[in-house]
Amino acid sequence: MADVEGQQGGAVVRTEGLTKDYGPVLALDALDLEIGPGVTGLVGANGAGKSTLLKILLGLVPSTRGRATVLGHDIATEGPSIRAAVGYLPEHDCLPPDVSASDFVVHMAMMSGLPRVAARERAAEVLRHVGLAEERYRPMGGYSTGMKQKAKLAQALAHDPRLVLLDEPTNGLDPAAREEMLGLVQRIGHDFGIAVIVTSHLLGELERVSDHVVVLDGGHLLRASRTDEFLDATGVLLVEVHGDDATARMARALAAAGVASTPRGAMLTVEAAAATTSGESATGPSPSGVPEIHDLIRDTASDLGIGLVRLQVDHRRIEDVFNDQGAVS
Ligand SMILES: Nc1ncnc2c1ncn2[C@@H]1O[C@H](COP(=O)(O)OP(=O)(O)OP(=O)(O)O)[C@@H](O)[C@H]1O
Repeated sequence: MADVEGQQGGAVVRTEGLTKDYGPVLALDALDLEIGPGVTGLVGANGAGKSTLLKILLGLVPSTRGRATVLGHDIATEGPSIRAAVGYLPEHDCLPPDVSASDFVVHMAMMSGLPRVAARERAAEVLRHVGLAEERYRPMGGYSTGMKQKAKLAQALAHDPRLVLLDEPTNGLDPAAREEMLGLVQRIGHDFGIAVIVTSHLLGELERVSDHVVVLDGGHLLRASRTDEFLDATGVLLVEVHGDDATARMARALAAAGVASTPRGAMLTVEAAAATTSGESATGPSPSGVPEIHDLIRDTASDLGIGLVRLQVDHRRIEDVFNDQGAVS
């Protein structure tokens, strides 16, 4: 990944004023975006422009205005270089029903320039990675939706890409198959070191597997940030203590230490943001400043001799962005 990270200060994808209209329909509206390595969730309701963006990045659809680079290559002039380095899982069914997954992935690997023997080895490897080792010689027409999505994923990985664009890989999957696919997405990004851009119209689905989230709405960028910044943005900590009158005693002690708390059921919520720094270095699992308030709460409970059952960030959901205009960037 060093070569990807070294490119353009870490940008895997960069767009400037990227615009697409299909006649009267404005699918992308002057989109300025920068996506880095790791797993990026591209979320938005149906029609937000996610598929259009991926197709433009691959050179499958021309943009109307603006520019973009993928892995440092200009989409206007370097389409073949981009497609050589990028794998793509399209949204819609694209699998020939009479062909086995093995033959299909071998074919796709050879199309990308691998000799037959290397293509066979590579196909067996990626089909094993996605969990299709046993079924790989069966015609894909008889596959379940989950197996078809895995075959589409395998062909996206066939030529050892540095970036994969996955368009709604969980579409139509039952909960178990969805979990499996999300696990694969995470492995591709984190274990294989391949940059991943993955779309979903289910706004909260990618929270767990993505390092970054980009939210599109009606062709506009609604928000782009690290997933943990997104989820920690409430700046609220949940505190649960155990013991006689423990919650009230804890609230009084925190107030004496200058920290306001509010009862929520049997718990207290503490406005961590007010007691923390700006959050500008939110590089760890918690936003900047949160560890200090954690320590204060822990020490207060210890001084009072009461048990601290829970101390955790109250996560917001990606969906909240759509209801919270204050979060729009
Ligand atoms: N070939 C096309 N011709 C005309 N309009 C199109 C075309 N493709 C997409 N659109 C329109 O452009 C807008 C963005 O569509 P796009 O498919 O990029 O959204 P999306 O976020 O991927 O949603 P979905 O998940 O439903 O595909 C929508 O209003 C869609 O109807």
